Amino acid sequence: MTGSTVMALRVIPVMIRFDEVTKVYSGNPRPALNAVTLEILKGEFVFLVGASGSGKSSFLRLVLKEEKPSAGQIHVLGQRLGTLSSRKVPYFRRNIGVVFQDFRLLPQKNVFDNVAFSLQVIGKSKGFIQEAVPDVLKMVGLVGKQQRLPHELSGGEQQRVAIARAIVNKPAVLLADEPTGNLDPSTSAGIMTLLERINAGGTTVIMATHDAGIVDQMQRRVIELSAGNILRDERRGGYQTQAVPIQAIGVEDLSLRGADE
Ligand SMILES: Nc1ncnc2c1ncn2[C@@H]1O[C@H](COP(=O)(O)OP(=O)(O)OP(=O)(O)O)[C@@H](O)[C@H]1O
Repeated sequence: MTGSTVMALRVIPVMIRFDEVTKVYSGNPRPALNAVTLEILKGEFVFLVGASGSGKSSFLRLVLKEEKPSAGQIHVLGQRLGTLSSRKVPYFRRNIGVVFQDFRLLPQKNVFDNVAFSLQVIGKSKGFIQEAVPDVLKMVGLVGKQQRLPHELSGGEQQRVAIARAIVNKPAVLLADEPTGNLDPSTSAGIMTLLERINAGGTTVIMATHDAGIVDQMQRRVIELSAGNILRDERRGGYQTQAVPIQAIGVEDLSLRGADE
């Protein structure tokens, strides 16, 4: 077998697989996700787009096993989540970093301790923490700010701390739920450069966003959800969503659409 044949046969591992996944919340008859089937491969950078209420956060929560699907199977990092006992969920989550729009830092802890805390809770040694935290703070561009409290930082710097905390344990997957939602365009661009760098290091990144400019500029895989359905899944796409916010569609509108189709 030649070297090129070996290259051709190399299979990229699947990090996340949804098979016909439906999520219905109690008290809400409309599915947040409706028979969604997809695969996300190691090293991909994926934008999840769609109108408010289309199911983006539900997708991310299902990946983390914060929610259970009402039907269908979810595999993350080779594990079938349906058979993962609740005892094993904290270990499973060590492989997944998460970043939110509102940063969610511990307000009384400084930058170093915010990042160190996530390693302390999983039992890492003091020596490991003393090395790993400065390394990751350097990576995210926060050298010299270790002693600051969150309120002494700009929004962009707070998000860098949150990203440092999410990646310090070198997760295979990074989930980001509107990470630039509270930031101005130039600060957002800096955060995206950082997320690209993390992705280039091999981490699979999945980012829910309403930021059309970022999606258009990066031209990465785009999965568009509409009322819990996959409307579009493009290898290299832009934002270009035509979706109407769910709240803006009245019952009459829905029945009219049904009649037209
Ligand atoms: N805990 C819950 N209980 C009941 N319904 C919920 C719950 N969480 C979400 N939903 C509903 O599920 C649907 C999808 O919500 P989801 O938060 O996943 O959308 P989203 O695309 O992330 O929206 P946004 O862009 O506003 O964050 C919506 O109709 C929402 O009202």
